[in-house]
Parts: sequence; structure tokens; C-alpha cells
Amino acid sequence: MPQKIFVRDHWPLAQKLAEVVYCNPFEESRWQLERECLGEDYQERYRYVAPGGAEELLAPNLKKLLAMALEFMEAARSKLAKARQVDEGERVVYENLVHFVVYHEFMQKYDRLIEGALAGKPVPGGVSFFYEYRDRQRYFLSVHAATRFSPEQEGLYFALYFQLRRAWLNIYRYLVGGSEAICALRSRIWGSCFTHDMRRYQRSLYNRMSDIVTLITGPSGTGKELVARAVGMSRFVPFDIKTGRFAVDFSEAFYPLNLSALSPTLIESELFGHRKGAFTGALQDREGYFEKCGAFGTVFLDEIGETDASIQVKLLRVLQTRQFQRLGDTALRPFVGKIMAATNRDLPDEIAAGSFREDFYFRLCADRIRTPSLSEVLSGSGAEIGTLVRHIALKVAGPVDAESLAEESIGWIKQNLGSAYQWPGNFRELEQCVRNIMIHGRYEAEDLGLSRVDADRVKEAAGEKLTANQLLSRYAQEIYRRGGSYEETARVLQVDRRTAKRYVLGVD
Ligand SMILES: Nc1ncnc2c1ncn2[C@@H]1O[C@H](COP(=O)(O)OP(=O)(O)OP(=O)(O)O)[C@@H](O)[C@H]1O
Repeated sequence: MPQKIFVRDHWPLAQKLAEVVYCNPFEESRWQLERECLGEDYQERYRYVAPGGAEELLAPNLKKLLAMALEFMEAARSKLAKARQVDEGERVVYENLVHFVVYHEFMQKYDRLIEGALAGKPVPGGVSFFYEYRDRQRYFLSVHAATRFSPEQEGLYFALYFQLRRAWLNIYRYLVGGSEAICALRSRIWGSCFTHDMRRYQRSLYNRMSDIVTLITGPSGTGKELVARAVGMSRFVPFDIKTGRFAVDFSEAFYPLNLSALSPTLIESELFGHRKGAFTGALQDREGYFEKCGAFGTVFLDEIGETDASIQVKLLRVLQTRQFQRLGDTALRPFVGKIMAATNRDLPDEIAAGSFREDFYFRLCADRIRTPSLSEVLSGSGAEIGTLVRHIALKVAGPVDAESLAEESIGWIKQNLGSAYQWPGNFRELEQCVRNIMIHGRYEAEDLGLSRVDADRVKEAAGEKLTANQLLSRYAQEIYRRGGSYEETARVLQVDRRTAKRYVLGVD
């Protein structure tokens, strides 16, 4: 007869706590579970928590949840040691609590490993804490045959914890902000790393994700490359218990290529590699990204919407067959890594216009992430502009003067641009704005007549052969649409309000 190992009073909360392990940490459901576990002890907090092992461990809710889990586990462990047969439901909950506790106990050691790899300075001792981790896990699990892990499982979970921690840090490190739109983006990225079902991921999907292409779309300057890095650097990398090493260094397994900046031959050479003599200048055999990337790496194809038809066909073939040839070579080589792609173009529109292949598009879009425009990010929360500007000021001015620059920038933006300003250059424009304010004390938002969106409109207008007055009117209407008032339009156009209104209403 299977025996229960949890104290009866602990059981309902133990089940909830075990659920926390499998939640997307950026979703409301995770926060709700924490609330249910802690009841009145739960402390509401702002969703944007600066990453940093110690601070996070001390985060009040987590600390209480860990103490609760440990209390339940110690009691269950004593019963487990004496049990003959263990109830399967209880075994599963017990194992999940062990994951919850051991993962958090070793979090700071994983952090040091990650920071070291990113800084190119491996930490002394490296992954030698594997043995400490294993002993701690065994303390809970090896007391009974039903819960004991095999050496392979111990290695697997060591690698999965590492992946969890990388994903968590990468998503926070790269994407700043606490608005609804940014939280939703973080959650979506987490989904791209682990899928929506982390149990299934842990069971079997963790080494089957290479096949899934991730396509990132969104306006220019909204962080598409950041998202790609966050996903690419958070892939599963197995740990070999025999050699005591991870299969690859995650920080060196991301291969970005901007397709709009290179000629088709160069793109091919970079991605596929070439044989000596394949073209003028090919002096030696060379491996391309598809080869270097290996099973745990990621090739990121930026500006995919701007690729030549010939390259689209070749990439489609790689996606279909998972094979490629070096330029000038006939041997077929396997491609075993992951592909990510990004574009600010509307691909269905490009398909309709005949410049993007439909079959290629359908190979790219199994997993899609959309980055929100800055105006979307700012629309939901008044505090968000402050968070973003502080982040930029720290990068631009350094720690001593970050706060003074942030205060100056926030004040200037509020007074001169107001909340209606649409930030057509998105996050990249906000960065320039803060730099301009640091140097000149002001930002010439009018210069955005040069932004890409406007440049596209000018191209369009040239096609329609507008008169100068029609063009002026079109421009004034656009400024009015962004600013929301004749006063604002007048300010941008540097004319009086009546003239601005005349332009907006048509000056022909
Ligand atoms: N949410 C964010 N948090 C922090 N930095 C951001 C965020 N979004 C964008 N950035 C910053 O904005 C700049 C532009 O980002 P990035 O190059 O990733 O944009 P993109 O969408 O790929 O642009 P493009 O389409 O022009 O290539 C970078 O300096 C990046 O650090």
C-alpha cells in the first residue's frame, strides 16, 4: 500500500508550491500562486526587480516560500526514509520542491558562472560546485529508491537549472522596463525558451528545440536584436558528468548576421562557408556560421525581409533539409543548430507585393515574437519613461551622474515633448534624446523628419508626384497626428498656430 509522506496540514500548500516550479515567472499566474501560498504574508511588489543574486534571494516573498518548502521537505524526508512504497502524487510534489529549493540555493553560483562567461573571464573553480549541488540533491532524494536520481538525471537537472537561470537573467539583463507591454514581451521570450508547458519541456523537449525557428517582428529600434540574444543565449546546453563540463560556452554560441548590409555572395560565404578558390579572395577553406554553430548554437538572420530572392531560396532549402553546402563545394553538411530571424517589415505585405516567398515565410513563423513600439510601452504606465531613461542615463553618463542626467532628461521630455509624443524612432530615439540632452541640454525632436518612417513617406510622396503644398500639408497632418494638437504642430513646424492649422487642413 503506497504511503503518504507529507504531513496532512502541509499537503495543500506543498502542492501549490510545487506548481510554482513550472510557472512562467513573468506571468500573472505565478504571482497569484505565490499570493495563495503566502496569504497575508505576501508582499506586493513592483514587477521590475533589478537582477542580482543576493537581492533576489532576499526578496521577501521568495525567502518565505523557500522557508516554507524546506519545512515541508524536512518533515516529508523523515517519513520518506521509513516508507516502503511511496504515493506517486506525493513523490512528484516532493521532487518538485527539491527542484525549487536546490535551484535557489545554487542560484548565486550559477550567476557567477554566467557573469564570468559573459565577461570572457571564467570563474576559478568553474562548475566544481556540481558535486556540492549533487550532494544537496541526494540529501533529499537518495533516502528512498523511489526518489533517487540516476547520475544522468543529476547531470540533466544541473544543466536545466543553468538554463533556467540564464534565461531569467538574460531576459532581465537585456530588456528594461516594468510596463505591461514589456512584461508581456518577457513572458513571450520565456515561452520561446521553454514552451508554455515546462513539464513537457523538462521531459523531452529540452533537446528538440533546434528545429523551431523564431521570428521576431516589430518596428525599428524596439530591441529585436536584444530579444534574439536573450533567446539564443538561453538555450539548453548539456552537462557531461564524466568530463565535468558543459558541451559549449553559451556566450560564444550566438552568431548574428545583418542580411541587409552584405552582398549575396558575402552572405552565402558567412553562412555556408566556402572552399578555397570558390570566388576571388577565397584564399582558404572556411567554415560558415551554419557549421560553427553546432547543436547548441543559434544563427540570427537580422533584416530577413530585405534578402534577395536567391538567398531566400537557399535558406529555405536549409530549413527544409537541415543540410547545406559550402560555396564551391558539393559535399552536403548537416545543419544542427537553431535559426532566429528578425524584420521590421510586414512580411505578409511583402508576400503580396511579390518580394518575399510565401513558402519561406511559413518556414520561419512557427514561433513569433513581436516587439512593441516605444509609444505602446509608455502608454500603459506613467512611471515607465523614468525607468527607461534611468537605464539609458546609467549607460551614457556612468554611475556618478546617472541620476542627475536622468532627472534633467525626464524633466525636459515632460516639458517639451509631453506624453503625446509618439517616439517614431522608438527606444533608439530615446537613447539619442538622452545623449542630446546631456550634450546640448535639449533634443531637436524636429530632426526626426529624417527618421526611417518619414523617409519612407517621402519616397511614397515622390511616387505620387505631389506638389510642394500638398507635401507640406501631408507633413503637417502627420505631425498633427503624432502630437494631437495644433499647438504642438505649430511648435514642431516653428510657425504660428493659425498657419499650422492652415497647413493641416490643406494649403492648396
Ligand atoms: N526594452 C529595451 N530595454 C533596453 N534596451 C532596449 C530596449 N529596446 C531597445 N533597446 C535598445 O535600443 C537600441 C535598438 O535596439 P535593437 O538594435 O535591438 O533594435 P531593432 O529592433 O533590432 O532595430 P532595427 O530594426 O533597426 O535593427 C539598442 O541600443 C537597444 O539596447
